[in-house]
Amino acid sequence: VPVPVLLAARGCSSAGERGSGRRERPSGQRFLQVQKAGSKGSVGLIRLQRPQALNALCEGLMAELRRALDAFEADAQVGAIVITGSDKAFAAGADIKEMQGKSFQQCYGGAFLAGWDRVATVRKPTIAAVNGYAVSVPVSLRALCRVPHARGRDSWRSPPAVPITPSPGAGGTQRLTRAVGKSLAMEMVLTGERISAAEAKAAGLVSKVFPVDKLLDAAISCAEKIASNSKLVVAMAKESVNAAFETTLAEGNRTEKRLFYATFATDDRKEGMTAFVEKRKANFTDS
Ligand SMILES: C/C=C/C(=O)SCCNC(=O)CCNC(=O)[C@H](O)C(C)(C)COP(=O)(O)OP(=O)(O)OC[C@H]1O[C@@H](n2cnc3c(N)ncnc32)[C@H](O)[C@@H]1OP(=O)(O)O
Repeated sequence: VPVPVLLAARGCSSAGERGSGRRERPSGQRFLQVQKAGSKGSVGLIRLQRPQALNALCEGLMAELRRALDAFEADAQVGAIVITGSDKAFAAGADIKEMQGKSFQQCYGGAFLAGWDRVATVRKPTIAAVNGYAVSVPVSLRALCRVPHARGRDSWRSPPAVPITPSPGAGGTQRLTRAVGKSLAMEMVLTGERISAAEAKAAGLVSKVFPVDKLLDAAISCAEKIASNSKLVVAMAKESVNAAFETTLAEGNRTEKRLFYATFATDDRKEGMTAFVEKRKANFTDS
């Protein structure tokens, strides 16, 4: 049963919402619904809810998103995070009405887009359950989530993403790095095209495509599976994926190797390998 998470709220100056009567939810969010999901409450679930603007990313929404991610990052019960949108739109990109009147000085000299990379720096794995439109930045958001899921029949404009298969259950990170190596070829995919979910899947842009009524459950189930592993080793696995993605493959491999050595200092590495050899379920303690 989803458990509401309380967070502080901040306004958004979007013209479309001024006077629209839009109210904060009792939980404090205006543009997000934030809950814990999964049978053990181990999944942080963030739903973008700004339907009148197709979830366009205004500053207020992004501020709420940062706070939600901070809260889940600090929550020891949460092992993975799912971000989703509505039936019509995952998100329609940055808020054009908010950007329209901005000057260079305000953008470059101010804090415009500051902190928008929080979704990339959160250490827990994030899964994007993408439904409907996903334009520009949201697609980057999905890409940064690293485990993109899509619903069928929809389309979006899209830069490349990196689907991965985490395998920290045995205390190692190699399969992650191999998956990233494989995904490098996907960098060739061009942006600006409208493509279907099936095409995105074929191009490796998303890891899986589901019917709309199965999408969120599938994403939560994937997140639960990730969360059932050692949180310590999962964080190392994500760090190694990011290093391989953001640096050269050789440097990424070096980072992965160092982090793999580091797993030998954890109880969970020993438990994971022992459980594998003894053909039993591992009992991770996140230590
Ligand atoms: C650094 C970051 C840069 C970027 O992210 S640049 C990318 C910015 N985003 C875009 O270029 C996409 C803009 N939106 C669209 O092209 C279209 O929308 C869609 C194709 C996504 C959907 O079209 P349709 O189904 O016909 O819906 P609709 O009537 O255009 O939109 C419904 C309401 O949503 C508002 N809206 C949509 N996208 C944005 C946006 N990005 N920023 C602000 N508002 C947006 C509209 O204006 C409208 O509102 P109202 O009903 O009051 O006219």
